[in-house]
Amino acid sequence: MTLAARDLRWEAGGRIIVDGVTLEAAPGRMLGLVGPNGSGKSSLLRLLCGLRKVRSGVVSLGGTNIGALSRQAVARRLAVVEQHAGTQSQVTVEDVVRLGRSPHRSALAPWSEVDEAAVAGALERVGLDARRDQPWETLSGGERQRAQIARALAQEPSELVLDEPTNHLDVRHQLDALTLVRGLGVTSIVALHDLNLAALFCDEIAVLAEGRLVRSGTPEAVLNPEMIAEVFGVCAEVRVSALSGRPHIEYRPN
Ligand SMILES: Nc1ncnc2c1ncn2[C@@H]1O[C@H](COP(=O)(O)OP(=O)(O)OP(=O)(O)O)[C@@H](O)[C@H]1O
Repeated sequence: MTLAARDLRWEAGGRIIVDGVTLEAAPGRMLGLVGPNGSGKSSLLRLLCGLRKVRSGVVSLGGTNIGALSRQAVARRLAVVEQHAGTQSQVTVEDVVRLGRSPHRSALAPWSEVDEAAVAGALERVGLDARRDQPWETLSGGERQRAQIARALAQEPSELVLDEPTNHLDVRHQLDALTLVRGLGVTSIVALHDLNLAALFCDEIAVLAEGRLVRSGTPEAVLNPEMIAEVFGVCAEVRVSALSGRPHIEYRPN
């Protein structure tokens, strides 16, 4: 067991936002989280990372209740790429990626070759090695997204949670980012809006609607016209792609 949730509930603004969700990310696999706007994906991911306290239910990381682990213990194995990650101004790309090393370093430890190699490797993997000295505020939206992914990679996590990591990315970088995450062989939970990307990359897909888990299973089992009509209110056809062998969805405009 790596990252798992049992009967999670969370309320905000007098409303139940996450309503009795139970799910488990299989070791080394990619679990996609899909659902309409406002269905609770980001809220659920924040609970899974220990960034929010659950109202009831349990999140466990490596078999231990995440609430019983220190922030550093969590960060040594779990990295998060949030949807709107803010950062201080007047920092460079490299400064942001170096933050990924924090959980592995004690307060007085000097910056080591291992730290340097992790940062350099992460920057290279997202194609930002030539931009390491560029000021953060001058980056494009897509470059910021890739820098945040590099920060998470520098953390060398065994579990990775990403909230809409393809947001702002062009099609090539969308494919590159998800190929990269898949290729890491770590356990990942990824919120995605694009069902075709979820079909291409995810081993399993969990579908949220109004805070509830309404379907879960392989892309083939979950991504069908009935689910898309029921959950997203959209008429769709699903075929097996001749290019990828994965389900491919075509939508009919309402
Ligand atoms: N702190 C909060 N206080 C009040 N309501 C909140 C709070 N956080 C989230 N919500 C509400 O919870 C619902 C779920 O939000 P969440 O961001 O988790 O959805 P989402 O599925 O990630 O949406 P999107 O696809 O639009 O990013 C929304 O209706 C949102 O307004």
